Amino acid sequence: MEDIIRLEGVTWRRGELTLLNDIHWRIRRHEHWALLGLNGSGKTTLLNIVNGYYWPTKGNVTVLGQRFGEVDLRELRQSIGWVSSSLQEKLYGADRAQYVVISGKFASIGLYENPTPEDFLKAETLMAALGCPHLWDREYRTCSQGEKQKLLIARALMADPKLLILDEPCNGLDLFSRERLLASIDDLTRQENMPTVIYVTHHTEEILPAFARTLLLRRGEAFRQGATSEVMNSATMSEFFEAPVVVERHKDRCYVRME
Ligand SMILES: Nc1ncnc2c1ncn2[C@@H]1O[C@H](COP(=O)(O)OP(=O)(O)OP(=O)(O)O)[C@@H](O)[C@H]1O
Repeated sequence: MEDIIRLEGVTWRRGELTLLNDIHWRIRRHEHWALLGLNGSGKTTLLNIVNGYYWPTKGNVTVLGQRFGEVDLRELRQSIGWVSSSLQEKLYGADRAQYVVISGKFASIGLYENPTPEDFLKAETLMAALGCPHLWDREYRTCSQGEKQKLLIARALMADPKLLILDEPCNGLDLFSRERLLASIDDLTRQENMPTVIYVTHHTEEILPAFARTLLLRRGEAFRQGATSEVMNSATMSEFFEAPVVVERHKDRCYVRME
C-alpha cells in the first residue's frame, strides 16, 4: 500500500538560512500523526513542502504515492485538506455555514457551482459528525472561533481528502472550546473512512491518543519521531525544549510543566 507521505533527506534553504535540514519522515496510511514544535521550528515550512508550495533544495518528496516533479500539484492538492487559520481569513463572512462547508467540495471560496441534494446531505452528515448541525443556517461570521474551526474541518472533508492537516486548530480557543473541539476531532478519528490526519501544535496536551505517532521538530530538524507514548517523557521533552520540564500523563494525554 502506498505511503501517505515520504520525505527523504528534505532540506530547504533560503539564502544563508537552512529552514529545514535533512528531514526523513514516513507516514503510512491510517497512521495519524502529531507534529509538535515551538514557534519558528519549521512546521509551516514543512507543510508547505508537503503541499508542493515550496520546492526542497535537496531531497525527495512523495505524497499520496506521487513523487514531486512528476505530478500535477493542483490535482494532488485536491486530495489534501489543509485547515489553517489563514484559511479562516479568506472565507466570506456573510455566507451561511452550510455553504461554507459545501464549498469545500469545489475547493473554492464561495460557490461557483450548484450543489446537488447529495452535497447538502453530505454537509449535514459532516456537521453532525463534528457536533455542529445547529449551525446550518448561521452566518459564518457570527460563529465562535471553535465553531468556525469545526466548520472548516467539515469543509475540508467535503472533498474526501486522503490527507487532512489540522494546523493548530485550537489556537485562540478557551479551555472549554478547546476541549469541545478536541472531543469532536476524537469522534472523527474513530469514524470509518477517515483520512490520515496530521495534527500540528505547540501543546502536548492537545495530542489525543488517536495521534499515536509524533514528530518533534526543532530548528528545522526532526529531533525525534516515533510512538507518542515513547516520545512523551520528561527526559526526551527536556532535551527537546532545552529546559528542565516534567511530563505528566492525565487521561491518555500528556501535560508538560516547568520543573
Ligand atoms: N519564505 C521564508 N523566507 C525566509 N524565512 C522564512 C520563510 N518562511 C519561514 N521562514 C522562517 O523559518 C522559520 C520557521 O518558520 P515556520 O513558519 O515554518 O515555523 P512554525 O513552526 O510554523 O512556527 P509557528 O508555530 O510560529 O507557526 C522561522 O524562523 C521563519 O521566520
